[in-house]
Amino acid sequence: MARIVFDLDGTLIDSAPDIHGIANTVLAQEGLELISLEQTRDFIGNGAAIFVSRMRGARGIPDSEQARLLADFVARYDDAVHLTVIYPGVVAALETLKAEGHSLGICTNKPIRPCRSVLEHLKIDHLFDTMWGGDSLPVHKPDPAPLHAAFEALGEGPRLYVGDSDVDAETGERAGVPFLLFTLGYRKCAVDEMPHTVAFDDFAALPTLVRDLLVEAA
Ligand SMILES: O=C(O)COP(=O)(O)O
Ligand SMILES: [Mg+2]
Repeated sequence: MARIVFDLDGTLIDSAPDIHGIANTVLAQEGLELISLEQTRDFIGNGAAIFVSRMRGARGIPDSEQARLLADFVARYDDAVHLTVIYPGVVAALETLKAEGHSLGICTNKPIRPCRSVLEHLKIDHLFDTMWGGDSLPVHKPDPAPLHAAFEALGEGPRLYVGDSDVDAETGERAGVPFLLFTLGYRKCAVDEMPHTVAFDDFAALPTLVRDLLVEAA
């Protein structure tokens, strides 16, 4: 049986509306113009600190404000769950993979507390045997260390990594792990510019893709 690790934002869940909400609460408090949902999606993928620094960049806020604004953003993040939705077919695919005996984990650049709180709110936290956030280790993706840690926590078996972004593609490549690219997330690059083993746009296809990859690897 395999160990399958998933990215979170833009892969299992569409969380951009909640992140958009807290970003704009922070900006509104500063008396600044708000950012769009599209900008928000663009800024997600490298963790909370890079998100806030990209948001500052869009509004010309100096570096000296980073720590204060990041603290404000992160303080609001745990409760930013109400606008987030699970992508279609995700729950059924995860349940099928579990029923087939695979172990599942999360490796996200989202800080671990909001990661846990959104998965609990959506009632899918019980499907995962391990979770690694952007602040679980001193380094985060595309450094492969948290992905390696997630696989290690899952024990033995072939490894597969599922994600939506160039950061995930690089992480999978650096970890030497087959990478399954979900193409409808927050991707910034063309699919063929991103290293991947297989691409998919419908979670209903995932259990079959996993079966095929495991047969090929055997
Ligand atoms: O950038 C983030 O905070 C999270 O992004 P990820 O779940 O796609 O790693
Ligand atoms: Mg992602």
